[in-house]
Amino acid sequence: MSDLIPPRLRNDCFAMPQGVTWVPVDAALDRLRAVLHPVTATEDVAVADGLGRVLAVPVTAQRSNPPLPNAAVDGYGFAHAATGDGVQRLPLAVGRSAAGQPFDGALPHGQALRILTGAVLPDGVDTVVLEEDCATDGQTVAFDGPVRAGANTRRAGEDVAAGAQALPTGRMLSPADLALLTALGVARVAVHRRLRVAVLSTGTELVSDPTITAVPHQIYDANRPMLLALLAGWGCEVVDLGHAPDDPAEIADRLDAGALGADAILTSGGASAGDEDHVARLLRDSGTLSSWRIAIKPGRPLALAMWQGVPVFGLPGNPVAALICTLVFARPALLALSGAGWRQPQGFTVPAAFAKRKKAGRREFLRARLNDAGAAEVFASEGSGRISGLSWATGLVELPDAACDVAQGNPVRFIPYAAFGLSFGG
Ligand SMILES: Nc1nc2c(c(=O)[nH]1)N[C@H]1C(S)=C(S)[C@@H](COP(=O)(O)OP(=O)(O)OC[C@H]3O[C@@H](n4cnc5c(N)ncnc54)[C@H](O)[C@@H]3O)O[C@H]1N2
Ligand code: MOO
Repeated sequence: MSDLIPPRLRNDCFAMPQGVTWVPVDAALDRLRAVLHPVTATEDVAVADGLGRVLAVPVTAQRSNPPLPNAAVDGYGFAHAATGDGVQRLPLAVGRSAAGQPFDGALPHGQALRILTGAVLPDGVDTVVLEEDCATDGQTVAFDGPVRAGANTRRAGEDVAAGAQALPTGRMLSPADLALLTALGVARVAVHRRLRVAVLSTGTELVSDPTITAVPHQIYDANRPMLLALLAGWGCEVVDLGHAPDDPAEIADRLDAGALGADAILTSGGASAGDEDHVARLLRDSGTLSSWRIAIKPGRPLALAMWQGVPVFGLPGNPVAALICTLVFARPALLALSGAGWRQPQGFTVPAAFAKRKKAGRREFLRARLNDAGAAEVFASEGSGRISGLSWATGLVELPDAACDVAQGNPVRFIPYAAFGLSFGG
């Protein structure tokens, strides 16, 4: 039946406006992915300054973690072979082994040594018994046998051995990675240089300075602080291109400036088809527009293009669409440019705490948060100008391109903001 419907009218079956080609989200993502290459410049940074930086070469452990066998608890150490079943009573050697203050020499067979957590096991000690499980008079130590050979000890290199690969190329360093590299004796790492991303707001109605009183027909530029903060949080160097009125020459000038100094440009507004929607027209006429009408809600007039070889994300002006399109399209693209590799956010399946019927043909992202029962609630309105819903939400529910009829309790995919690298909110 559908083969009998002319392609132009098939959109109708998807309840999408006719007369344009609607690019499915996955196709637009594939197009983006195909044209993006990581920035090649690298630099050397101290590990302590490496948070969020992307490794340009794999890192090898310079020493083992732990470097020597050591005690995992405070207690008494001895040779396991000198112990057996039943109550064990071992003479206590003079001295002790503490972290940073190793015991000098080897422990005679059959004796026990006071040993503290993190202390190196001297020769003659391969097993440690917890101090709470011992009785001592200062001369001998008594405990119940049998004790497992090697109990309460850590083997040299049991975590990572010297010479092993600690982290691969493309790894975006986390606080835990800084701990790992430092423990492994790595002081400096080669990383990709930070991405420079420019942000431009367009729209004659916008007032960019919040200290200026806006007249009633004006609105404050809400997108620019949001996008600049988001990018800074992702570890990008931000280039603030300010705000341009709906004037194609001025917008083109700003895009030129952005292309000179940035690896990618995010614009908002003017992406649709109205008389004053110059961004989409400029990108089509003077840039290389790869996708414009995308089968997504919100954000269908998203323009993905190149301007003088620099990728441009022509985001819709509505703040909700601007943010969601940045998370869905710009985030994986910027990761690819940064050297971290193309990555999609990790969502998980939760029961819906809402009901919704959705037609086929476009992907929908709903502002959502989890309730105490772990089910996804969605914001009361889907209006794309309802910024309060972005603040209210702690993530997005992603509904597939196909038609779906979500009832309370049905499984839906929830993507927490954190999976998009947003570290605040909620
Ligand atoms: N004939 C059509 N009209 C519209 C379509 C369409 O497909 N055909 N799509 C609608 C959808 S969906 C969206 S989203 C908007 C997006 O259009 P634009 O990208 O051209 O955005 P503008 O018209 O410039 O602005 C939309 C809206 O957002 C406000 N805005 C813009 N910039 C900011 C900012 N920096 N901070 C806060 N708010 C901003 C602007 O004032 C408008 O209210 O188009 C629909 N129309
Ligand atoms: O889809 Mo628009 O992007 O509603 O806001």
